[in-house]
Amino acid sequence: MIYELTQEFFFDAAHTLERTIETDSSRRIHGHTYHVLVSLRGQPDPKSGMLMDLGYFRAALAKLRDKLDHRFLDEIPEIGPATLENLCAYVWRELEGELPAIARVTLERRAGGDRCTLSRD
Ligand SMILES: Nc1nc2c(c(=O)[nH]1)N=C([C@H](O)[C@H](O)COP(=O)(O)OP(=O)(O)OP(=O)(O)O)CN2
Ligand SMILES: [Zn+2]
Repeated sequence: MIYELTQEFFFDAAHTLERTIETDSSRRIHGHTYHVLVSLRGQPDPKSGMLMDLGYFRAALAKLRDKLDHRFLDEIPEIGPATLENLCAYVWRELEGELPAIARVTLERRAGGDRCTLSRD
């Protein structure tokens, strides 16, 4: 049996996107509310009973949120084109140092019903 511990946060950000459909509206600067779910996987420490203290987990996510909330994502070159797929990869890269048990990252734009998940295994 394995445990999965999940935290969620959201951020609001703007971007543009080059596409071959709906080109004009995508090229215009527009914004989305993104919900980010991050899961850690593993076994709890027998003494603490925790996979990771949620205090440390939340602190790592808060630092990342500061880099994304109310930003123009086109100005963050490490993301590349600001798609859900690239944002999942960016979030993973940003967190894996502090959260080595990271196992799944999901980005959602709930207003449009869009969701993308990156997972290990
Ligand atoms: N595979 C992907 N396709 C698209 C992505 C993506 O991240 N991955 N992103 C977009 C754009 O961000 C686009 O702005 C979303 O377009 P759309 O679905 O038409 O939604 P709207 O912006 O019109 O409406 P919301 O309710 O704000 O989502 C396109 N394709
Ligand atoms: Zn968009």
